[in-house]
Amino acid sequence: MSSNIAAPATPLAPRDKADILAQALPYIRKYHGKTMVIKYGGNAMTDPALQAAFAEDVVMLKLVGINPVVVHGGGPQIEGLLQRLGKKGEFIQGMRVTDPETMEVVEWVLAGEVQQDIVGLINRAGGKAVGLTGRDGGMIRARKLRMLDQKDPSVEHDVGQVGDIVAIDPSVVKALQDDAFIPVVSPIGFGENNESYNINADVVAAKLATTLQAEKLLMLTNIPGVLDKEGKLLTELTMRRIDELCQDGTISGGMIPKIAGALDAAKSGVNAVHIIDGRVPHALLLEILGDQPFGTMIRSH
Ligand SMILES: Nc1ncnc2c1ncn2[C@@H]1O[C@H](COP(=O)(O)OP(=O)(O)O)[C@@H](O)[C@H]1O
Ligand SMILES: CC(=O)N[C@@H](CCC(=O)OP(=O)(O)O)C(=O)O
Repeated sequence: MSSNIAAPATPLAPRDKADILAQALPYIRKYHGKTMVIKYGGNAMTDPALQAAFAEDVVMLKLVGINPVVVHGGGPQIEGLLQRLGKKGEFIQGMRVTDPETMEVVEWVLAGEVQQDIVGLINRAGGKAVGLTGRDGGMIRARKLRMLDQKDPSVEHDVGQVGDIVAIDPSVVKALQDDAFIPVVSPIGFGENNESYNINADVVAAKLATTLQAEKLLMLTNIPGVLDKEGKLLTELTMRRIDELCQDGTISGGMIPKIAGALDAAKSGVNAVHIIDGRVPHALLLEILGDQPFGTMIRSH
């Protein structure tokens, strides 16, 4: 869609630039020193101009004293490589069924490719990004996920090496933050026997935001937010409404782990949780500096 492509910014007159910066001051003051966890979804990272705008936003946040932590996805990118290898991806309730061969592909694509692309983009925009997986610093301990059917909990699905987070040790992220680095985390965990686990990136972002007691969790995706049955954007969601939307099937697929993670984070003390459209140029700054509702805000009750 052409409207989603970042257009080159029109140069502003110095007075307008000064006005804009002055108007940003209250927000910068409010969020200075606070942590923001940003989930960068695989579907939102397809256009190079948008990727560059995303990286600029992240660097801007860091330079004004906010601590961004990026957790990235890469579902479509994993799917692309699986297809080239002649394998077909299968999802159950938003989770990729992960056999040992798929796990190798997941690690290769996420840690080897997507993470390093994002690190490169942020560095090119003037930041100092460091890529990590959940293995680094013993950050994400996991075990095999026992997935119960959403509608009939007496049915259990075997999704292979999909991880359920046991514990997050945020010390490596904190050390990097204190040293002016921007952590970029791939959603891969390790188990008791050093086995790897594929964890949905939304789940990692939500848990990390909770552990760090982040001020905000921003989930960038490829849709304006959570939509109702008629396709209308829901600007605010409560726990009860989320339950209803999941039960009647309005929320499905990749939105299931996203909304579940968002709700968990909101209930566990993350001040503001938003699902926003990553296809809009500078979506991050729009949400953080904007007065208008943007995307869907998840409430804790
Ligand atoms: N009620 C809903 N509102 C919005 N999106 C929904 C809803 N139910 C299912 N979805 C799907 O969830 C997708 C977002 O999840 P996902 O594809 O995993 O994105 P990401 O890669 O950003 O994590 C949307 O593109 C949409 O197809
Ligand atoms: C268990 C599980 O489903 N893991 C995801 C990890 C990547 C991810 O979450 O990517 P997005 O954020 O782009 O969807 C997967 O294999 O696709």
